[in-house]
Amino acid sequence: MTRSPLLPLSEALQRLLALGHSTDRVELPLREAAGRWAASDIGALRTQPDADLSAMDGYAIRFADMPGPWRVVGESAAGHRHDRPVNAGEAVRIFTGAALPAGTDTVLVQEEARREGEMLYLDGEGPAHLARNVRRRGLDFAQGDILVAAGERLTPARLALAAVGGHGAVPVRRRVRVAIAATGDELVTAGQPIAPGQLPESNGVMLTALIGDLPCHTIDLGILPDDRARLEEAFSGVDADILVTTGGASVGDHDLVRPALEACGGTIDFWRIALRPGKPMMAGRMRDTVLLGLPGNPVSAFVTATLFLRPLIAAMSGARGVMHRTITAPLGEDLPANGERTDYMRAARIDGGVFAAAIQDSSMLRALARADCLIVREPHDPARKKGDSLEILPIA
Ligand SMILES: Nc1nc2c(c(=O)[nH]1)N[C@H]1C(S)=C(S)[C@@H](COP(=O)(O)OP(=O)(O)OC[C@H]3O[C@@H](n4cnc5c(N)ncnc54)[C@H](O)[C@@H]3O)O[C@H]1N2
Ligand code: MOO
Repeated sequence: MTRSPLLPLSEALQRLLALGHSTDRVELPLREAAGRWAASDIGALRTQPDADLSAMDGYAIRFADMPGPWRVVGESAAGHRHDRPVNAGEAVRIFTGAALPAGTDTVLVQEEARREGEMLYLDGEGPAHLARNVRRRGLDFAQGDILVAAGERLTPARLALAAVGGHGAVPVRRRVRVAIAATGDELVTAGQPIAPGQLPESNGVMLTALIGDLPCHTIDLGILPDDRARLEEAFSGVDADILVTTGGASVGDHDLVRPALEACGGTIDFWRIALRPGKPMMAGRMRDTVLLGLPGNPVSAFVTATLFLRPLIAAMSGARGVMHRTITAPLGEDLPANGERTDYMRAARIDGGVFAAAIQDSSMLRALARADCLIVREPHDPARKKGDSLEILPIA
């Protein structure tokens, strides 16, 4: 069997993303849109604030009248403006968020004012300049401004911004449908009675949780046996944007996922990438469905889903930047040189230093569960010393 060179990670991600398409555009009420990505620019339908407002409780005055005294001629509260013009020597009692009456330009805070009946006297230094304690019309944004750009995530603050901008609903992409199938004759549904030689299924459980914060629906295809006909039957009935399989991706006699996908009309775009763990990952397309075949080893499935499945779901949901974010941290111990694949080593941050798990075997879930980050080692990264700054990907 001839071997093609392993595909570098960045190229693999680019090719995977190119296999996907954005899901359809839908409008969602603001309260249902958290965590989605804006499907188009969201512009301001109004100016905020729409008038000069008081930033403090006190008195609206003309700065030119300083240092007073003033005659108080009315009151302006948020939602209840004083709508008669104010003349020289006059003031209006005003509260935070209320509109400045016409003729006034500055707010004297009540801590620096003394009231005697309808008369008002300065009792302190007073406003230092014109427009003190005033929020000018348009301070936050003006009608027509872009508030959230297409492809930006709808964070709580951006949803609030869209609300103040005049929107009750926002354009997003419909949820990505992700079908997840575990493959392997040895697998048994978690919690079910188990015989020697069998293994509780864990990848489906883990992947469902791993993408649980993304705007997707998971479709659980359960456990499929190592049987071409049964795999083909299951794959041909899939109605999803992404079909994720785990297991059966390698070169063994029971690795039947690829031929079964091909028999269902799927085409494989790439197989085997320069990644440890996760080398035998495959990607392709079957009609409108992106195929992502993850390796069966649980840690390999976790790493490939983190590096590929999550960005794919985000991209199909309309996200602009989908690369996971690494940070740097000092090593807590020496590390040997890396080999030819990019390595994501299970590690933990302890007392400010990063320590790799002693055994980096891709079957070991306990080591993964104890890790709070993955140390990223580029291909042929030289030996590193304790204290060296390395790139890490936080995972917890
Ligand atoms: N001769 C070679 N052998 C292997 C190679 C290779 O290049 N040449 N690659 C190795 C690497 S790297 C990996 S990773 C594995 C991946 O193989 P598969 O994707 O075919 O996975 P399986 O053989 O089906 O399973 C591997 C391992 O994981 C367990 N498993 C599978 N699915 C689940 C699940 N849903 N929940 C829990 N555990 C699961 C399975 O029982 C096996 O123990 O291949 C190497 N071999
Ligand atoms: O790449 Mo495999 O995923 O080393 O274990």
